[in-house]
Formats: sequence, C-alpha cells, structure tokens
Amino acid sequence: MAGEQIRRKVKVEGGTLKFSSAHFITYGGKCERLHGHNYGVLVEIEGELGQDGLVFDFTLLKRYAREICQKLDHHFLLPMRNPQLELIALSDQWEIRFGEKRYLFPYTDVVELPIENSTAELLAEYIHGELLQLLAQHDISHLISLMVGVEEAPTQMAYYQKELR
Ligand SMILES: Nc1nc2c(c(=O)[nH]1)N=C([C@H](O)[C@H](O)COP(=O)(O)OP(=O)(O)OP(=O)(O)O)CN2
Repeated sequence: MAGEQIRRKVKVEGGTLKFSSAHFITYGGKCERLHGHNYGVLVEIEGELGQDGLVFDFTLLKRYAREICQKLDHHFLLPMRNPQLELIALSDQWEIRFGEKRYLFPYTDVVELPIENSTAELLAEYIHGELLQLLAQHDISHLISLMVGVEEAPTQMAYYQKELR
C-alpha cells in the first residue's frame, strides 16, 4: 500500500553467543574487586531484504558473533585505554596497578581490548566494531543499522546501536 512503512529486523541471541570472563571496572574514583560474569550477547540488524529474502543470514551472523565471543571467553578483559590504570608490560605478564592494588596476569590469560573500561556499554561497542568488520566482507548496502547487546546478568544489559548508512 502507498505510504506503508515496513521495517525488517533479524536478531540472534542465546545459545553459544556468550562468554565467561573476569574483569573489574574503575568508577567513582574506585577500582572494583576482580570478579567474573557469564556474559550473553545479542545482535540485531535492521535492513531491507537482500538476496533470497534474507535481511542477513542467521547462520553467518551467529558464526561471526560466536567467533568474537570465543576470543573473549575465559580471559581477563583488559581495557588498554583506561587512564586510571597503570599497565606495565613485563616479560610474560601484565602488571596492572591502581593505587595500592597490584595485579599480575599472564599474557595468555588476557585479552587486550582497545577500550577505556570493561563496562557492558563499552564491551557492546567493541563487539559491534569487530562484527561490522566481519559483516563488511559481504554486500551490506541494504542494511540500515546494527545493534549489539551485552548482558552482564539477566537483570542488566547494555546496547550499542549504529546506523550503517
Ligand atoms: N551501566 C553499567 N553499570 C555498571 C556496570 C556496567 O558495565 N554498566 N558494571 C558494574 C560492575 O562491573 C559490576 O560487576 C556489576 O555487577 P552486579 O552484579 O550488578 O553487582 P552488584 O553486587 O551491585 O549487584 P547484585 O545484583 O547485588 O549482584 C556496575 N555497574
């Protein structure tokens, strides 16, 4: 019908779209104690129909999101751009200092992230950036927006959404 607005979305969530990682954030001038979360990841794409009547293939979308989750899984999430942390690269480990606190993490246990803090908000933005690079291997000219959600716990989730055009 003339003037009819149609919006199409695909969403993948649950199953293997998760990672279990250790972290702490700095906030309010303090540094949290080291702890972990079983994070869940959600991805939503809005777009027009592309080939074969798909906005984007669920199977591929899950594969890409899963690849990113697997890089984070069972690691300490190190925010490389946190101005409140002193990061010292030792021969085989990171030394992390905040005031009197001092942590040592072997490099093998750490994933270095180009973010300021490992909040759910900034993790969602990071995953969004990584995912967009993977999606850009395809013709995504019919896609309108990409959203990534990171769930810290069933009670709390942060989203990052960006227009693609
Ligand atoms: N908007 C955000 N707020 C907070 C974030 C965040 O990423 N985005 N993160 C934290 C902490 O990292 C903390 O780990 C949150 O854990 P939580 O389980 O909420 O801790 P609490 O003990 O306060 O909550 P309970 O429900 O009692 O377990 C804080 N805020």
